[in-house]
Amino acid sequence: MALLELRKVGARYPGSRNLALSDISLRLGPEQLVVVLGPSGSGKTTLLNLIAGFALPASGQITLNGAPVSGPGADRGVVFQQDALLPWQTVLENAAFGLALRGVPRAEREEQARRQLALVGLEGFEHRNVWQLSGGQKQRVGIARALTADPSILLLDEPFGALDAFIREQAQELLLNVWQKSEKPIFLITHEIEEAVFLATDLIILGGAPGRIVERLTLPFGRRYAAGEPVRQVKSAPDFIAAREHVLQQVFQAHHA
Ligand SMILES: Nc1ncnc2c1ncn2[C@@H]1O[C@H](COP(=O)(O)OP(=O)(O)OP(=O)(O)O)[C@@H](O)[C@H]1O
Repeated sequence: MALLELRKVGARYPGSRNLALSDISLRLGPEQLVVVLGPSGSGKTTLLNLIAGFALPASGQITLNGAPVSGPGADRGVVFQQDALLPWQTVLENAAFGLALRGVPRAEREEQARRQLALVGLEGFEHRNVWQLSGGQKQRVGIARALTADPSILLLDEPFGALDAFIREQAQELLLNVWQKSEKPIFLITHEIEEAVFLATDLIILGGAPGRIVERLTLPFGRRYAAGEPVRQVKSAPDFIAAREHVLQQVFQAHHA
């Protein structure tokens, strides 16, 4: 059963004559990690905003657990590129923020938040201030915060875009661990090709104007990492390199579509 389903979705910004996205159909089910890859302007953020309910489609339907998506909701946990943390609150308060908004009592929301902070490797950091964290640690707080509300799916918009190569690779590994342990399906957008090929169980390449799906691939690499294969071994394997080169070609073509 697909948790999230998009049927022939189109998007248009108010006042714009052109579509931003056209004819997007996709499904996200349990145990899937869908990555949307595409050049700048191909509509990745627009697509995520539609799924998050921040904007409504101009055509087509989006359903989550069978119900139409008509606005934002706690059933979708969103992690943004620039951490959207509250700088005057601690790590623990930030992670518990969504539950505080819902009126969950302090002891209960802090217990949930501590559990998710441990999952992202931030045990012991609960009482740090946000300004004392590195970029990678802030993104982990963002992931913990999204998980604390126990959403049906996680949506991530270029979550590691601001991190350097080494930290970025660690963040990718962390995300696969979180995906496996939390058993939450993930929808992630990126323009980084190696990241997309490594993480995705299902890779969707967007291209053209309006943005549309130019290719779909089913990939094994994230699952191989999750099953215990070391990250460098996965990323240097001949089949990984072949997949990466194939995707690179497709993205180049999408640039010119
Ligand atoms: N608020 C807006 N109003 C009007 N048009 C917009 C708005 N936001 C995006 N667009 C247009 O919609 C199209 C898709 O943009 P979008 O930001 O979704 O692409 P993207 O793939 O996420 O790009 P990037 O990788 O640069 O973030 C572009 O043509 C863009 O100019």
